[in-house]
This record gives sequence, C-alpha cells and structure tokens, in this order.
Amino acid sequence: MIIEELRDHQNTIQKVIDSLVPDIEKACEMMTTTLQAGNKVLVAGNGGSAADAQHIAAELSGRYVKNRKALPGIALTTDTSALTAIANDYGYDYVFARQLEALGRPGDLFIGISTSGNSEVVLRALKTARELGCKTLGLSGRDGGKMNGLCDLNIVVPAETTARIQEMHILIGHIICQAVDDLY
Ligand SMILES: O=C(CO)[C@@H](O)[C@H](O)[C@H](O)[C@H](O)COP(=O)(O)O
Ligand SMILES: [Zn+2]
Repeated sequence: MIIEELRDHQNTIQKVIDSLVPDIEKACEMMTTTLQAGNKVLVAGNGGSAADAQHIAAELSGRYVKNRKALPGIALTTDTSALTAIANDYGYDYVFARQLEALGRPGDLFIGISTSGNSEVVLRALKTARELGCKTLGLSGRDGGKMNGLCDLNIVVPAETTARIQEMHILIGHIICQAVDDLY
C-alpha cells in the first residue's frame, strides 16, 4: 500500500510536469503582479484545503525561504467568530463570500481551493470576488468542476483523489511563493 501511494503521488507529479507548467507560470505572475501593485491575497478552502489556504497565506505574512518584507496574505478560514456568526446568521455557503465582501478590494487576488471544483462556499466566494473586481485563481482537480467558469485561471490538477490533488496544490503553492521570494 505504501509503495502504491508513493507511486500514485509520483505519477501525479509527472502529469503536472507534463501539462501544468504554463498555468503555474501564469499563477506566479498573478501573485507577483498583485503584490507588486500593493494589493493583497485572500485564500480559502475546506478541510485539508483550509489548511492549505492558511499555509499559503502564512508564507506571505511570515516568510517562505527568504528574509524579505512581510506581505499581505489572509486566509478566510481562521476567524472562528466570523465563521460561526456568518454560518449561523446567513448559512455556511456564505462564510467566505461575506468575509471577502468585507475585506476584498479591486486588484486583490482571491485564491479558491476545492479538489472537486464544486464546493458551494468556494464557488460563492469566487462570484463575490469577481463582483468586487478581485482577480480569481482556482486550485482544483478532477475536471475542474464549476470553478472552470468562475476563475480567471483555474489550475486543474489531473488526478481523481482528493489526497493526491491536495498534495499537488501545496506543491504549486510553494512554487508560487518561490516566485514571490524571487522578486525581493
Ligand atoms: O483533507 C481532506 C481529505 O484529504 C478533507 O478534509 C477534505 O478537504 C474535505 O473533505 C473537503 O470538504 C473536500 O472539499 P473539496 O476539496 O471538494 O472542496
Ligand atoms: Zn487530507
């Protein structure tokens, strides 16, 4: 089983190398132009993807590798008071969209993460981000789901299982953070 899982991961990385390098390059560009213009990055997802959202945001406000200046990265998954109040008063589907409405400004970048591409709460946030004039980057998998129609760029990891897709998401997130470090 262990070797099988490792091989599956290895095959998925090979597919990413074969098909996603141009998209990853575009995502690096979206992130670097956003930050260079003085705008911020907001990130959200569910479950393991919430952890990925926090991980990516923290690489910006803290650091990735280099000791460069602090950069504005915010995960919409961390404020339990906002999450519970919005879920309680408006419904779970609005927890990211409502926070985006409060924090998102034109020129900001919203990164929505969903392995299925069909998480309602992420889809709503992408719609709101667009209405606000934010740029939208999707990290998804399988066939990209409904995120295909809602993102300026939807990076669709060519895999079927959530675990493998998530493993590629954080790898791609790290590559994007390396592109940010390279600016400074
Ligand atoms: O981390 C894992 C599985 O590896 C889970 O917590 C997973 O993120 C959750 O089931 C999510 O709710 C899946 O949602 P999505 O990726 O389809 O939007
Ligand atoms: Zn997981």
